[in-house]
Amino acid sequence: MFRNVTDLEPDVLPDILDLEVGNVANGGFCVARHEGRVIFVRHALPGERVRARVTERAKTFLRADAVEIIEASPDRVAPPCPFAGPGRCGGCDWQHASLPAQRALKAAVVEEQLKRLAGIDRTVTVEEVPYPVDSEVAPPPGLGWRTRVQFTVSGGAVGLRRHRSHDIEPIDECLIAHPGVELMGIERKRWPGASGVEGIVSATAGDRLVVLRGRDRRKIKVPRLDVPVRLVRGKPEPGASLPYVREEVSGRLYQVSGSGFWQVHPGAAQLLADAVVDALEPKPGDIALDLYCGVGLFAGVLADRVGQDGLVVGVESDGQAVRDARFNLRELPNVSIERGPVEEVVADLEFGRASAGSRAQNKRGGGHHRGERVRRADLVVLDPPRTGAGRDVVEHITRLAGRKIAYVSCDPATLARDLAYFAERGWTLETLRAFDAFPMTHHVECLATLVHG
Ligand SMILES: C[S@@+](CC[C@H](N)C(=O)[O-])C[C@H]1O[C@@H](n2cnc3c(N)ncnc32)[C@H](O)[C@@H]1O
Repeated sequence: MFRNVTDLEPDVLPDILDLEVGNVANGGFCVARHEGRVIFVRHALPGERVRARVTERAKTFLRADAVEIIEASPDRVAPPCPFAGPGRCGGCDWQHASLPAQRALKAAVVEEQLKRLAGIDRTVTVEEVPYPVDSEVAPPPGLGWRTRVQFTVSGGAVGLRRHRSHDIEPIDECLIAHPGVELMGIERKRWPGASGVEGIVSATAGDRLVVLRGRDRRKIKVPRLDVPVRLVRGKPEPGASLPYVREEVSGRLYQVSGSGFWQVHPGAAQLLADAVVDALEPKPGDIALDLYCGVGLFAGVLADRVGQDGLVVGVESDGQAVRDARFNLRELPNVSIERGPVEEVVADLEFGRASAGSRAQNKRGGGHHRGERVRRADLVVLDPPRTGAGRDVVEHITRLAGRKIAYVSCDPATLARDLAYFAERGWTLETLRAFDAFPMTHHVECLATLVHG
């Protein structure tokens, strides 16, 4: 039953609404209005008329799923995945949009966030991330890219979470999972005792890991998988090391232990590493900072460019990632990896240019130092988690940075917020690139380059 509901409380709005769908917003939905109320609609596209089912009621807005398309957008396609759609798997937001349309939606979101949160007017193009040419089996465009998939397990059966829910969509195949993950057959086995199973494959070296999650991981009954894998049950015994996968970028192998961070799209790490080098234009002798360095991806490619007279300092808080980064870059005397939260480490970081190679120094921790002390890094790359860097870290970076800053971000909202903080300190956006590193989802990776003045 439909009623005019202008004066009613949100909880008495009808469950089914006919809506004209407006612009896309950050988060994988489009905005519609009904009787003066804002409604965030999933499974719709801008310009469509849809019948939508309300899924959530908040005081100032509603959430809804388009369950019937009354007038379809020309960008609409049949979702390739049988588990995508209203109330189903929450992993992919835009299976119903063509790939060019998905990129246009992401570009619109980045443009809108830059404008609204940083006052920056910029036309954004979202670039395709090429699938590596030497991949054994190149899946259809937009599919088969996820080299790390976290499955949820309930009662031994594998699935993926429904959108904003603890409910699980049982699946027997994930179309965005890399073929190497699918080869393991995780979804088609039972995992009694587990609450989750992560399948990880190296796109470049072919290594495979399965990471188990559960209250007592020793009691999980692990099924026989379709291909050999290395198993991670939890923290290693003292003295033992975690199983890892290896990934190759610019001719260097990076070991990533357990569930440690690595770009999930098989083409993303190389593309971003090249893009960061292009953006920063490192020169021999430069001092560069790699903040939130993970296992050392950007530190590695920058170290090759700054040479023996230069220095690269990586900062990372996760102990296992620090161990991996130090191992991965062990042959580079011009790299030092500092362990700790960026917000603490950058507060009192100094760099020593010494005759026998340069060294990072932390005033708190001390360290070897001979020669001139420098408070500035010529170049800074930061690649924070989704929450962004925040005002304090931005302030520290602007005190340390000399020539250029490259900001790699997987969230356009926190990126735009932080760009506004940088602007307050005189650092302006020079270039912005955006990459479709997560096809079929609303997620987008950005690289902003900042210069002073
Ligand atoms: C998006 S990843 C980037 C990793 C690396 N740049 C790469 O591309 O592989 C973010 C990294 O920041 C680390 N991290 C998160 N919060 C941190 C903090 N407050 N201080 C230092 N590192 C942090 C995480 O452990 C993770 O390795």
